[in-house]
Amino acid sequence: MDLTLDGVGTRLGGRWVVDGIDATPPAGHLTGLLGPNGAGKTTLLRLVAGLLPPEKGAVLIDDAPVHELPRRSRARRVALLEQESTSTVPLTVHEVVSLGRIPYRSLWGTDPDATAVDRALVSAQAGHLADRPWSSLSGGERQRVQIARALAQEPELLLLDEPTNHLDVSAQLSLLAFVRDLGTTTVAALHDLNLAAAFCEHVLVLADGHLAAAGHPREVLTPELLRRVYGVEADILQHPRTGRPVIAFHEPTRDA
Ligand SMILES: Nc1ncnc2c1ncn2[C@@H]1O[C@H](COP(=O)(O)OP(=O)(O)OP(=O)(O)O)[C@@H](O)[C@H]1O
Repeated sequence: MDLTLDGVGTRLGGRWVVDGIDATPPAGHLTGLLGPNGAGKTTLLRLVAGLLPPEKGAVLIDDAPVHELPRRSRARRVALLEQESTSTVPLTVHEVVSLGRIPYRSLWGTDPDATAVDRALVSAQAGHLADRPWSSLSGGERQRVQIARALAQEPELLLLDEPTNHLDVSAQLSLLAFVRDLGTTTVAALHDLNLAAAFCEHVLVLADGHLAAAGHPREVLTPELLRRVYGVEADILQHPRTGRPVIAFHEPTRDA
């Protein structure tokens, strides 16, 4: 599956919050979408998911504009895990994950793949939660179940908005390793630059709606880029085991 962002942009509240992004996240790999608060990450994910029509440019999946795909076929191909999830739905976890199967259901509401929900729950390490009421879950458990719902959709393109939110360090590492090894084209908005450096094959850095940099974390996450985009000072070290960049933030040196 080839994903191309071709000069895509949109205004919200009269302002260009995503403005002319050109990018080609590598097929079958995990791409990190980085950038400060308000840079446009969530808006760009919604554009890529086809939920927001672009005011300029297009997002192409195998050369077809995603926002022009029929809704059902788009829902089979693209899964978006959004940041906020409501806490009040009176559903069990199994029922929440079953929502991911709606695009596959027949006219009579039957699922051609009866085991897809259970497989997705097990893959996301949420099988033990299947019978729990959704409203009773912790933030981290909910995040896992949302991942399971997205996996149940069996998408070619997986879009995750801050998927490590609410997760403890062990759960963060296992989730990103899992997503990286899925072999599905995935774009994940991430705030933790060290996690992005450790797990992403490619990163896109947004600043004020524009693409500030794109490439392998080793090429992109430089002290200059971090200063320019985030206004922070850092040294870049090398991970002793993986060779990946490790960002050591520090306070700016004060002038005497
Ligand atoms: N419905 C809206 N109307 C007007 N402005 C909006 C709307 N939604 C988002 N914005 C603005 O668009 C800009 C980009 O928002 P977006 O949520 O895409 O950023 P983000 O990079 O995901 O931020 P964060 O890291 O804080 O989640 C922000 O300035 C935000 O205030």
